[in-house]
Amino acid sequence: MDDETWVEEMNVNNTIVERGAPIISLESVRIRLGKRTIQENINLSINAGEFVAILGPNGAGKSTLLKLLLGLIKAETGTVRIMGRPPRRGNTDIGYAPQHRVLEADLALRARDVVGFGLDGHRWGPGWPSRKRTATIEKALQEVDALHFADAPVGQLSGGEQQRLLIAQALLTNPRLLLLDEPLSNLDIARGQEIVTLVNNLCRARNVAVMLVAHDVNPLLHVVDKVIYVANQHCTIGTPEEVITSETLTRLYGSPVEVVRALGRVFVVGAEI
Ligand SMILES: Nc1ncnc2c1ncn2[C@@H]1O[C@H](COP(=O)(O)OP(=O)(O)OP(=O)(O)O)[C@@H](O)[C@H]1O
Repeated sequence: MDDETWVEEMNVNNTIVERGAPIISLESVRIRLGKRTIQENINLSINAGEFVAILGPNGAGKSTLLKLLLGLIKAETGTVRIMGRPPRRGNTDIGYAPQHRVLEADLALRARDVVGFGLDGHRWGPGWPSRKRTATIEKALQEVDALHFADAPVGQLSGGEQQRLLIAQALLTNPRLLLLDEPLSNLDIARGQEIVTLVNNLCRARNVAVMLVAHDVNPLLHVVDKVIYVANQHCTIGTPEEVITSETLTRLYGSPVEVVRALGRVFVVGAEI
């Protein structure tokens, strides 16, 4: 079954979005939490099918940006649009995989049941015909190459396998925007690279816009279209070549930053990254 047929048969989100169509736009956005200004004057747009990494030091506001899009916090000023509409909780156009803590080893739930939790709370939840529910979960498991461990207790799965389940969960409503909060943390280089390849394939095949929070751009350099760099209450967006330069990052941090490219890798020196 191809994707379009599946979407129609399953009656999940079936908006067809053209490649390059605008998915999110933020104009002059300020975010305050409590008495603190987290971000000032955010201006950015992301289109269908774009793969975007969100980078920056601890506490800079990367997860906060995702929470804004999820409707969990509000902008103090400015305009936020997701497919032309303001953010709202429970938006099925968005698939979200939160920051992942490794699950308890004795957690006996099966992997496919954990993925199924992603349908609960939506109109495709417990009341949905079980054949459709099972097929939707099966399709998501297959897309993240998790069918072979779908019946294993989740607590016994590796960090990379558990991460695949979170991504499967995020795919269930056929989202147009996929928000992944640090899916590479706690993974070794090889497992991290597998997740990057998986996400890149999903992004291209589904024409879904992806925003992936990471601490190191290097595993992502060869696949991302753009990076958003968040620091010092500001952020900047562009291609990695535009953003990850000494000049741009020095301006963003407001203090000297040196970007060194060596051995096919990028090193940001002089900033707390
Ligand atoms: N309710 C709140 N009131 C005040 N400040 C808050 C609140 N919630 C979060 N913050 C602060 O907002 C800042 C941004 O947090 P956020 O989690 O977005 O950072 P991050 O860039 O994702 O960090 P990390 O890389 O460590 O996950 C942090 O300094 C945090 O302490």
